[in-house]
Order: sequence, then structure tokens, then C-alpha cells
Amino acid sequence: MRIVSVDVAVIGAGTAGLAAYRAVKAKGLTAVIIEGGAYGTTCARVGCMPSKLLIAAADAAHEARHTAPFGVHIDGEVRIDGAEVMDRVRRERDRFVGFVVKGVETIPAGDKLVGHARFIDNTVLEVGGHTEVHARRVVIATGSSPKIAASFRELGDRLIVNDDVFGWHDLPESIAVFGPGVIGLELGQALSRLGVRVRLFGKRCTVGPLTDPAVRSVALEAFAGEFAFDADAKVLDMKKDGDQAVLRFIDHDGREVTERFDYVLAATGREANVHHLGLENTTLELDKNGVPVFDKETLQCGASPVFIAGDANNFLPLLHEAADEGRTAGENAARYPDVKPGHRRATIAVVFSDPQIAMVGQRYADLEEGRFVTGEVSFEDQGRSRVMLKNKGLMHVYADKDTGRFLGAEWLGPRAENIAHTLAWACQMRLTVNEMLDMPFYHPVIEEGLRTALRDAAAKLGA
Ligand SMILES: Cc1cc2nc3c(=O)[nH]c(=O)nc-3n(C[C@H](O)[C@H](O)[C@H](O)COP(=O)(O)OP(=O)(O)OC[C@H]3O[C@@H](n4cnc5c(N)ncnc54)[C@H](O)[C@@H]3O)c2cc1C
Ligand SMILES: NC(=O)c1ccc[n+]([C@@H]2O[C@H](COP(=O)([O-])OP(=O)(O)OC[C@H]3O[C@@H](n4cnc5c(N)ncnc54)[C@H](O)[C@@H]3O)[C@@H](O)[C@H]2O)c1
Repeated sequence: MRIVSVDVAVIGAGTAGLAAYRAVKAKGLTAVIIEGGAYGTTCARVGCMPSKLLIAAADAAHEARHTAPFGVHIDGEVRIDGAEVMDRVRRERDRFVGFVVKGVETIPAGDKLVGHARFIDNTVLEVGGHTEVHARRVVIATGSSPKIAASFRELGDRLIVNDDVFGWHDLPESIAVFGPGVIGLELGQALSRLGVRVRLFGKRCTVGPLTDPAVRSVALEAFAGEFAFDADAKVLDMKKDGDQAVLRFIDHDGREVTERFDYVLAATGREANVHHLGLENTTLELDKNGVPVFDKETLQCGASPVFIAGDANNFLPLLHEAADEGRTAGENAARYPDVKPGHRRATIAVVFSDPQIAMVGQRYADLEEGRFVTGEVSFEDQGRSRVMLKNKGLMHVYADKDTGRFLGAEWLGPRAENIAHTLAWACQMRLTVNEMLDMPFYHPVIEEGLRTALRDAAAKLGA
């Protein structure tokens, strides 16, 4: 067994791990970055980027099919070539992965270790059965994986996860998607728009990350109006039969239905990759999910020299958060024991469905009852949205009853990815609703809808 001694060992060469490694090196310390899988990151390889590529193709198909209300007619069929769709997804995905891999190639060979890492104690790691790393500090940046209930295993090779979709060379005829969270909603709607027969099965009427019941019910109606979507499914049985999956379930009308699908996509949530890390060999305290208990500002696990960043800590599993947390964890690993809080931005999340879903600042579910007002706008009659025939959705903005400060928002509506940034910046700047209303609003734009919601909040504040 080879022995390597370094200041900091980083486990995982994803977005968080690479940021941590670079932060340590910038402080002039020695470091190794250990990767057990393929280089390229989850985001570029099987996450953000290939999913958005698939959605872009789906949007093109959808727009082409919906020109008639404008008096614009495409005479003839809108033809989707599944092989071409997947070819572009994989080609462009490989390009994005290539950029990441190029970056990894600039890391000196002596700083890279290939193999799965396991803790022997708090600061000694065994890597791939060939190397023992003695580090003064460790950063865990091992990402997350799909969480799949045992009942799905009956489906054998008909059961797939997001990673499998992006390896396809053609589109299937049909797919059952379990989990109307972020992944299930994005992929389910995209596949449906690309002509795949989709049925989306949910649990307890959740949709995306929404917690505001009114916004959620508008979202449920919008998506269920487009493709088969049972938000509170009662599945009786699922099994593999030849090269298909057979599902028996109770439909909306209470009837028992048996339906066959080419695949079942499990998008039922993700769990941190911490279970094969040998954490039982450390002194770290673990939470109920087996994740080390850590400080959300410094990312330090207890008082130990171990830090945890990105999806591995199960806190804010988003790309920009993984990059920020990686840097904080790396800087604090370098400074240990003199750790300090890293930069936390206002929270922002976008689901690239159509209409898009966005959440900024405090979630409705986390607001204190009686301490806030809700401003509302429906996009049904919002000028610009109606002009473009994108007039679906509902926005709720929340403001502090005493100070008038903007606290957060949840909504479903057109171009939410852009408005989310305006609102996240206002949130981080701790603006009041009146200060936001003092800002310019052009005409005619979707942001005028936001102004309506803010005016509604201002009226309720009595401001
Ligand atoms: C389908 C999908 C779509 C997404 N879309 C978006 C989006 O649009 N916007 C957004 O903000 N976020 C999105 N996300 C989330 C985003 O991709 C993740 O939050 C982010 O990639 C996490 O980065 P990370 O560095 O924590 O993990 P990763 O990039 O997964 O890196 C972890 C690395 O650790 C390695 N590893 C694990 N265990 C070990 C071990 N024991 N030893 C050595 N190496 C190990 C893994 O092989 C992996 O390379 C999406 C995710 C998915 C799945
Ligand atoms: N646009 C983006 O930013 C983006 C896109 C994709 C993923 N992500 C990240 O990845 C994370 C994981 O996404 P995800 O969609 O896997 O998880 P999720 O937690 O968002 O959704 C899981 C969904 O599965 C449902 N569910 C669980 N068990 C079920 C069952 N047996 N039957 C039916 N439904 C079931 C849950 O009720 C929930 O709605 C997200 O939280 C997000 O942070 C972000």
C-alpha cells in the first residue's frame, strides 16, 4: 500500500470537490483530490446540462405544435426524430463534460488519486485498495445518488434513473415516471412533449419543490392538463414482463387500470453518497440519514478537521451552492482550526418545466404564521404573458408584516428563471416591498406581473 501525506484530502472531483481543491491550493497548501468514478461532474454528465438539452428539444417541438392561435400554420406534421434528438443531447453533453475534463487535466498528476475513498479514522483514508492517504484535514464532496425504494427492484432492467436517459440513442415509446419533484417534472414533461407516452405518478400531491398550497394547486392543474399525471397515485403492483414494465394502479376515477411501459424512471429523490465512506470508523456524529452533522456556515463537521460540501451534505443540492460550499470547505480546511463562515447567498431555485417554477428566499412552509402578508398575481390576464400565450401561473410574494421587508416568493409562470434573479437580488439586499416598487418596470413585460403582486402586498401591509 502506497502512503501519501498531504495537508488536505478532498473526496470527490465534482463541482464541490474541484472548488475545494482549488481553494486549498490557492492558500499554498498540499492537496489530493480523489475520484472513484468518471471525471466530468454530475451537473455536466447526467444532471443540469443534459436535462436542459432534452428540455430545449421538447420546447422546440411544443412551440412548433402551438402556432395556430397566432394564425400561423405549419401545414404538415411536426416530426420528431428521436435518434437525432438524443444525438444532439449526447453530443452537446459530451462537449460540456469535455470542458470539465480539460480543467481536471490541468491538475498535477501527483495531486490526483483514482479510486473510492474510505475513512480508516478521521484523517486517514484508504483509496481503491492501493493507497493510504494521511491528511491533516479532509473535505467530503461525494455528491448524491437516486434514492430508490426496494419495491422498484422487481422491475429489473426496465427500471432506470436520470443517468440512463442521457445514454439513450433513441426515444422510447412509453415511460412511467415516479416522483413529480424537480427531476421527474422536468424529464417527464420533456419526454411527453417529444412524443413519448408518459404517466407521472406522485405522492401526497406534491409538485416540484413548491410548499405554498395555492401555487401548488395551480401547478398541479397546469401539468395534469398536459400529460397523464396522478399526484397521489395508488399503485397496486409493478413487475417486469419481457421487455416491458406492467403497472397496475387505481386511476383518477377510482378504476383499476393495467398499463404497460417501456421503462419506469425512478425520480423519487436523491440521497447523499455517504454510506460507503466508512464513517463508522470516524468520531463524527451522524444525523438520521447517516450524514455527518455539520455547521451550515463553516461546513465543519463538529469540531473535527473534516468538512462536507455540495450534495453530500444534503442541505441545498444545487449546482451554484455546491460551487460556493466547495470553496468555503476548502478555505476552512486550509485555515483549520481558525474556521470562519463562508458566503451564503439568498436562496434561489428554478425548475425548468413549462410554465417554470421558481422559489426565492424563505419558503412559504418556513414562514411564521401571522407575521407576513402575501401579495398575489395570476398570469392569466397579465399583459405580456397573454400577448405571448404564456399566460399560465400564479405568483405569491411574501413580506414581513412589521417591517415591509420582502421575505421570499413561490410561483409558477413564464420566464420565472429571469424574474427569480431579480427577486433573489432584492432578497439578498434586504429590500422592502416599497423599495422594490420604487425600481423601474418597463412596459409591456412579464415583470409588470411581479409589480402587481408587490402592489398587492403593499396594500395588505397598509403601506
Ligand atoms: C437530472 C439532474 C438535473 C439537475 N439540474 C440542475 C439544475 O438545472 N440546476 C442546478 O442548480 N442543479 C441541478 N442539479 C443538481 C446538481 O447537479 C448538483 O447539485 C451538483 O452537481 C452537485 O455537485 P457535487 O459536487 O456535490 O456532486 P458531484 O458532481 O456528483 O460530485 C461528486 C463526486 O464524488 C465522487 N465520489 C463519490 N463517492 C466517492 C468516494 N467514496 N471516493 C471517491 N470519489 C467519490 C463521484 O464519483 C462524483 O464524481 C441536477 C441534478 C440532476 C441529477
Ligand atoms: N432545475 C434544477 O435546479 C434541478 C433539476 C433537477 C434536480 N435538481 C436537484 O436535485 C434534487 C433531487 O431531485 P429529485 O426530483 O430526485 O427529488 P425531489 O425531492 O425534488 O422529488 C422527489 C419526488 O418524489 C416523490 N416520491 C417519493 N417517493 C415516491 C413514490 N414512491 N411514488 C411517487 N412519488 C414519490 C416525492 O413526493 C417528491 O415529489 C432536487 O432537490 C434539486 O435540488 C435541481
